[in-house]
Amino acid sequence: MKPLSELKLAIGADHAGFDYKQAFIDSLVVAEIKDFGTYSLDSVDYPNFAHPVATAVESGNYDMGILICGSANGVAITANKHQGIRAGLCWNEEVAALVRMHNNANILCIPARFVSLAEATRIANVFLTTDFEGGRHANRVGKISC
Ligand SMILES: O=C(CO)[C@H](O)[C@H](O)[C@H](O)COP(=O)(O)O
Repeated sequence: MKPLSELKLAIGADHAGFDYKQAFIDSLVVAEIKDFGTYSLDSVDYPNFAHPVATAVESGNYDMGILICGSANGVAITANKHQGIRAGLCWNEEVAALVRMHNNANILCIPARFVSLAEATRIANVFLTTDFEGGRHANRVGKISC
């Protein structure tokens, strides 16, 4: 896994996640953050932002993605339609570590209406700095695609 200083990150949110997205863009210290929107608090449809972030990660142009909506279910369901994507819904730091260590997730989905910005920031930092364990988990992850 790349160090944060070399990481290219794709990020997107709907209106429920807009504020957190902006805060992440201002605070995360990575090589590059590509903002796929939304760009205001106006009500929007989460697939319009989840699909572009998933495509950016799936293509290999970006190393990891972060998607934020109210419950994180909409963006997670959408992103996981992409073959190369393992998007995990994380509500605390332990789950964020596990989704990297056990599932090799490449997109973090954050439920902005259920975690504070401070907790969301800790979750993102854990997600972006935790390595996949491989071993027995690599076998399982290899069986996900159908
Ligand atoms: O898609 C979602 C749930 O699966 C997200 O939580 C959305 O942010 C939410 O549905 C938006 O709801 P709103 O009432 O339109 O603000």
